[in-house]
Amino acid sequence: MTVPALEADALGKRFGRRSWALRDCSFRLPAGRVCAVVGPNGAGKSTLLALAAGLLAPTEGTVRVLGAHPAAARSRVGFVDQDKPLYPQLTVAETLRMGADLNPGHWDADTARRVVAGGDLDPDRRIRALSGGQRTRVALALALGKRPELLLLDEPMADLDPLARHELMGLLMGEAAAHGTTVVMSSHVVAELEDSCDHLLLVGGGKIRLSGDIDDLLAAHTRVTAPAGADLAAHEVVESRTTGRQLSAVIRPSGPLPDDWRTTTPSLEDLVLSYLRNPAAPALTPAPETLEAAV
Ligand SMILES: Nc1ncnc2c1ncn2[C@@H]1O[C@H](COP(=O)(O)OP(=O)(O)OP(=O)(O)O)[C@@H](O)[C@H]1O
Repeated sequence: MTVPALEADALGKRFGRRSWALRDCSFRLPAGRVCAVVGPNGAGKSTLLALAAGLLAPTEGTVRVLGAHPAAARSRVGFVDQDKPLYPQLTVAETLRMGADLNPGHWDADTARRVVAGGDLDPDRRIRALSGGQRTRVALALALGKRPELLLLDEPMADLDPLARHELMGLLMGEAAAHGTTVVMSSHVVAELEDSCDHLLLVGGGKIRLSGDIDDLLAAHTRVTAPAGADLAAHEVVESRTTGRQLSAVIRPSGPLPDDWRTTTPSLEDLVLSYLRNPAAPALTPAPETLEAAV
């Protein structure tokens, strides 16, 4: 059995005495996948990524990274934090040299230089003088230059302009495909993830609400248009709305649907939005006994 890139078992993190940022989260992410982590503000996405990066310790449960404790896997993991912490007094060139010094034997100077060069950054410019998007570029260069087996990215594209997003996403996906890197990337722009990600973790209220291969998750759901009053009781209903004489719903069918219902497979964005609009919709995550088989 191959070792999962990331696995959580009953993982929980509490801040202070009462406030659980994450609770009872269990999932497996096979190696080599590109995983989108989505969810509303405050859902627990950054907490999950920080636990995986070993920057936070779980309050309960476990998280394992590349088969090891996060602290033991640190040299094999690249992490770009939402705040992109870098040393403000260093120049761009000095920052890349620091990346080389910190990663002896596995520093990919060409890739790091390519990420920075795409932004036309002066290597002698100090980090403190860079814009937010330019700092993101340097943080991504550091993370990719490390040639990590697992890349954890917390909203990496949030402050990039559309051209830079497109260019860096392409570069990121090219590097990941060339080296078999597992990528876990949180974002609020679901449409942007649709083409690049093959795995989804939807986090809401500190819980995993959807987890699995995106094609499997989409295939498990159907958007139906049916006459108002149609009986959905036999199915798991994510959302349903009646307008005039028509009912529109996203369901997980538990059997054949009537011939007079129109059915389509939802897009990833449609699926995610339907779960976000309906925090009480039933979760779909692999049962614990099937998690082993999924890897
Ligand atoms: N250091 C902390 N101390 C106290 N509470 C925290 C801390 N970090 C996060 N939280 C709380 O944990 C919960 C999850 O926060 P987290 O930052 O993981 O959410 P998120 O999904 O990344 O949100 P966003 O999309 O806004 O970035 C929130 O209620 C937040 O207030």
